[in-house]
Amino acid sequence: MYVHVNAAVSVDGKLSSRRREQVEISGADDFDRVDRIRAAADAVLVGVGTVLADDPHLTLDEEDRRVQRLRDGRPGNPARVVADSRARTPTDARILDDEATTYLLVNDAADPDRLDALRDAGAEIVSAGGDGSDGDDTGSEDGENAHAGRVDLRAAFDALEREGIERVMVEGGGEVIFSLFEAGLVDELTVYVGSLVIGGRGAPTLADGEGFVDDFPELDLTDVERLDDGVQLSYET
Ligand SMILES: NC(=O)c1ccc[n+]([C@@H]2O[C@H](COP(=O)([O-])OP(=O)(O)OC[C@H]3O[C@@H](n4cnc5c(N)ncnc54)[C@H](OP(=O)(O)O)[C@@H]3O)[C@@H](O)[C@H]2O)c1
Ligand SMILES: Nc1nc(=O)c(N)c(NC[C@H](O)[C@H](O)[C@H](O)COP(=O)(O)O)[nH]1
Repeated sequence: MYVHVNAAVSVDGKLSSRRREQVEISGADDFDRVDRIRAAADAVLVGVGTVLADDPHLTLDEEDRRVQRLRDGRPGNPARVVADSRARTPTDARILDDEATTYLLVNDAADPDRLDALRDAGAEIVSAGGDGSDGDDTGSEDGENAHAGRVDLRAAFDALEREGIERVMVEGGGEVIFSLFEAGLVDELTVYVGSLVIGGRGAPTLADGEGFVDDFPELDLTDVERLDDGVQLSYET
């Protein structure tokens, strides 16, 4: 699986405000670049935190790109994938409409009734990861067991590859991006730095989770480009 992480941050590295409401950091050219990356991908992945905060749609804006994908024998829109251990995605979420296939990555802790309701709402359920009974399953609160009970992303990607998905674009948020770096699953990172300060010790950043204390993943800077009123940085791992 080729994993391309893309996100937009403020100069101080924030993905959005401490209220976790969507902040438009990108300008028109950067959003067009995002659309191009989506069009090249087989799937677009976010965490359930982003679904709950932004209710994103994650489809292509540019009709020409959709038509070109169809000409190439690919679905018009890339599939949508949500890392959602306990199936918290609302059944009326925009990503569950029929404009693209949507996979929910869950683990054994997910309530079967919720899974049935989400299947009825159009989701494809992919189970990957234990129920956290071997550790705390509250996620990020308890640093030591922060990942117990969350989706096993490597196992989930193996399952998605069996569905024919070979290239995934990850749009965030900070919890999922950290887990991908921690699991050594990131191949490419592009970051748009908008010329604004968001601030806030509780605001989400590019990579949250517990954070590294050593063995920091090092990246190769491959390109720097002015875009809109900000800068776009490109890295390879
Ligand atoms: N500026 C940008 O480019 C951009 C992009 C995306 C999002 N955002 C902003 O970022 C914020 C959301 O970010 P976020 O960090 O709170 O949420 P997130 O990363 O989108 O989702 C985190 C949630 O995903 C679930 N998850 C399942 N498996 C996981 C795993 N292996 N590792 C990590 N998480 C896993 C966890 O919930 P469960 O335990 O319930 O599964 C976790 O709480 C919003 O404010 C949004 O507006 C900004
Ligand atoms: N590249 C980028 N620049 C931004 O300024 C910003 N706020 C996001 N945020 C990413 C997040 O994942 C959003 O929820 C989706 O970008 C919404 O996607 P739709 O337009 O609904 O398809 N992404």
